[in-house]
Amino acid sequence: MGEKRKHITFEEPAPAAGPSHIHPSRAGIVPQEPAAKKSKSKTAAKQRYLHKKARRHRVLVKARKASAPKNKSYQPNGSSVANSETDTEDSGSQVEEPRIDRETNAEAGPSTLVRGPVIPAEEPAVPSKEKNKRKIKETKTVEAVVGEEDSEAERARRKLEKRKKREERDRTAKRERKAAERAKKEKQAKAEAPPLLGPESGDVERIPDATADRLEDIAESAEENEDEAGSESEDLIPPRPQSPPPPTLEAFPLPTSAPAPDPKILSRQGLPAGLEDAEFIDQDLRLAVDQLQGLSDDMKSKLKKLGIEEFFAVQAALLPHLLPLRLTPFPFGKPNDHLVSAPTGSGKTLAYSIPLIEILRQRVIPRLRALIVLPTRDLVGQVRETLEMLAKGTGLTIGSISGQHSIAREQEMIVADLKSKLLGGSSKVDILIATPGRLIDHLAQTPNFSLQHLRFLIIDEADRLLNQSFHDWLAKVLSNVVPPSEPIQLPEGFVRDKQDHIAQAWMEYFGLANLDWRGHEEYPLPCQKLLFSATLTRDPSSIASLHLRNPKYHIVQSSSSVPDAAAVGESFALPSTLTERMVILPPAVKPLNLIHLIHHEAYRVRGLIFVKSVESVGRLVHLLEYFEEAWTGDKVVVKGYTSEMKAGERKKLLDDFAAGRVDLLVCSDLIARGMDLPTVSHVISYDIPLDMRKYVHRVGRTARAGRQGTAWSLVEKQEAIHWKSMLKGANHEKSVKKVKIKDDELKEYKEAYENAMKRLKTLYAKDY
Ligand SMILES: Nc1ncnc2c1ncn2[C@@H]1O[C@H](COP(=O)(O)OP(=O)(O)OP(=O)(O)O)[C@@H](O)[C@H]1O
Repeated sequence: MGEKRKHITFEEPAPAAGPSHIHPSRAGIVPQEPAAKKSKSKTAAKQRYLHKKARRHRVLVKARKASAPKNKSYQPNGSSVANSETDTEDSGSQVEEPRIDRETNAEAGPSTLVRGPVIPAEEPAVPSKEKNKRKIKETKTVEAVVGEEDSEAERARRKLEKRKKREERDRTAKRERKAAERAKKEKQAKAEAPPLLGPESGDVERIPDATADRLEDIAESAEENEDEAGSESEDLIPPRPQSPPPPTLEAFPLPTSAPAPDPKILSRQGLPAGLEDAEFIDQDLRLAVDQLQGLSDDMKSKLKKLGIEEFFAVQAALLPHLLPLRLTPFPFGKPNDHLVSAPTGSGKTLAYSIPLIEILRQRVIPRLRALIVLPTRDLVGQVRETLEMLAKGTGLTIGSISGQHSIAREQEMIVADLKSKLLGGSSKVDILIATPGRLIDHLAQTPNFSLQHLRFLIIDEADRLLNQSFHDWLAKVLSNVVPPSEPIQLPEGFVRDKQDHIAQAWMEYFGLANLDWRGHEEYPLPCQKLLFSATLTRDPSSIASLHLRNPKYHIVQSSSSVPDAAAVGESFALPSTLTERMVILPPAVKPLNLIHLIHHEAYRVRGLIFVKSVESVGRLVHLLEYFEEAWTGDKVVVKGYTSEMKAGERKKLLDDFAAGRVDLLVCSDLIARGMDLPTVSHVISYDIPLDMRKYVHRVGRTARAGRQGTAWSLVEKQEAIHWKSMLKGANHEKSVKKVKIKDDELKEYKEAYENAMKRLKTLYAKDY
C-alpha cells in the first residue's frame, strides 16, 4: 500500500512547472518516472485515489479550523481568513470556494498551488504520508478551478453545493442524535461503573468513554464519506467539538406499590407456635390394628367386627398421640391440642372416637367429659351411631342435642338432676354430640348443664363451624369450660366444695381430692381440643379464638401433592381414588346432558345430584321423574332430599338409598359435608359449587374409605372463567378432566326429554 502511494505522489507534480516549495525528501517523493509509461486505466485509478486523498485532506483542514483559536482560522497555505467565513458549519463549503479563488488569483497560477501547502514553522512535524495527502489535495483544487470556467461545470458545481448542504444537514442531525445518545451512555456508565483504578494499581489509563466515542464518530463520518466513492468532490466537514447536550430532566419515578408481605410470614402471624410446622402424612399410610400400642382388646375386637383390620393414615398418625394420655392429664402432663386436615372419607370420625372411648372408659362417675360439635343434625346422628357402636359394654353414655327433639325432652335426656343447684353440675351422659345452636340454648336454659368437667372438646367440620358465629357459640363454650371460681348464689344448705369444679371422680381416684391446694399454682385445665376437617382453616383470626395449647397440626394428603405448610388459609386434600370430570356447555342443553350421564355413566349405581337451591331440587326431580316415565329404556329411581323434609323422612330416604331402593338423590349442599353414604359411586354437580371448599366436600361423598368414585361437574359456559380460576387457585385444575358429550350421544333421549319438558311446563304453569 505504501509503495502504491509513493507512485501516485510521484506522478502528481508532473504538470507543474517551476520549483516546488516542498523538498522531495520531506514529502516522501521519489524520483519521477516518465508519465507516458503509465497505462490509461492505471491513470484513472490513480485519479480516483487522488480525489479521495484530497477529500481526506480537506476533512483534516476543516477539523483544524474548527479547533483553531477564534481570531485566526487555519489556512493550509498559512494565511489568515476572517472568522466570518469559517465559524458556521454551513459556511464550511463556502469557505472552500473563496479559498480556491484566492489561491488561484493571489498565487502565480496553478503551479503555485501544486507546490502544496507551506507548513507553518510552529506546526508540529507532519508525517510524510500526511504531506502526500496535502499534495494530492492541491492537485484536486487545480482541477476544480479549471472546471469552473466552464458554465456546465458551474451548474454542476452549484448542484453539488446544494447536495453538500443537504447532506451536511443530515449529518448534523445524525451528530446531534449521537451526542444525545452518548450523553445518556455516559450518565449510565457513571452510575453503574465501579470507581476507576488508578495507574498505581497497574491498570492501563482509560480513555474517557466520551472521548473514545467522539473519535469513533469522526472516524465513522469519514468512513461514511469515503463510501460515497461515486461523488466527485466530496467535502466532509468534520463535526465540531461539541460539549455534551445538557442532561435531560429525569422523570419522576412512577408510584410503585410496596412489595406484598411474604405469605409465609403472614400465615404465621397470630398462629400459635407449633402450627407453623405441620406434620405431613401420606394418604396411603396404614397401620395394623394389632400393632397399635395402648388399644384395649375390647376395642380391637369391636373394630374387627366392623371390618376394620388396619388403621387409615389419619388414624395411624393421631392415635399414638392420644391413646397414652389419661383421663386426668394433670399432674402427669399437659395434653397438646391437635388440628387435623384429612381428605373426605379418610376416617376422621374413628380417629377421635376411638381415643375418646378408650380414655373415658376409666371414669368412675358420669360427668360430661366429651363434647363433639358438628354443623348439622344429620351428622350428629351419624357420629352418635359410630360412638354407640364403640362404647358398647363400657358403661359410657352417649347423648345428643340437635333440635331433633324439644328442648325439655333433650334436658331430661342429658341432665340427671334438673332441680338442685349444683356447682359441679349434673350429667346423665359422658359424651355429648351437639349442633352449636342447640348447645347455646342448653347452656342458657338447662339447670346443672355444665362443661366444667370436659376432658375433650372436639370440633368436626371445624372450618365451617369456626366461620359461623351461631351467637358466638365458641366463646360461650370456652367460657363454660373454665369453672366459676366463686358461686354466684349458693342454694340453701349448699356447702361449697372447692374441688367440685374439677371432676371430683378422678381427684379421688388419684388421691388428690384431699390435697390442700392453697399456695399451689392454679393447675391447668384438662380440656384437650381436637379440630378436624377436609378443608381445615388456618386463618389466624379463627384459630386465635380457640386459645390452643401447644397445638400440633397434621395434614394427610397424597404423596404426589406438594406440601405447603405455610400456605395461608385452607389446605385441600381430595381422595386419591376420586376421578373428576367436567363438561362445559350452554345452559339450555344441561338437562339433556344430565340425562345422558345418569343413563350412560351412573345407571344402576348410587349417585348424588347437587343443585343450588331447594326449589331447584323440586324442579329437577319433577323433570327426571317425567323423563323416566316417558323413557322406554331401563329406568332409574330419583328422589329429592331437602332440609324441608322431616328428620324421620330424611332418615328413611337415606336408608332406602343405602339399600338400593333409590338410585339417585337430588339434593342441596345439606348433605355435602360429612355424610357417610358408602354406596355413592357418582356425584354430579348439576349446578357448580360456589367455592372450592364446597366442591371438596360435595365430591367427597364418593370415593370414601379407599373406594373408587367419580365426580362430574356441568359447567355453564358463562361460569367457565370463574370455575377454572377456582380450580387454579386451589392448584387443582389438572385433576379435573374436560369432556365433551357429542350431539349424537344425546339423540336417543331427545323424544322422552321433550315430552318431559312439556309436562313440566304445564305443571309450573298451573302453579303460577
Ligand atoms: N380403618 C378403616 N378401615 C376401613 N374403613 C374405615 C376405616 N376408618 C374409617 N372407615 C370407614 O370410612 C368411612 C368414612 O369415614 P368417616 O366418615 O370418618 O370419614 P371422614 O374423614 O370423617 O369424612 P368427611 O370429611 O367426609 O366427614 C366410614 O364408612 C368408615 O366406617
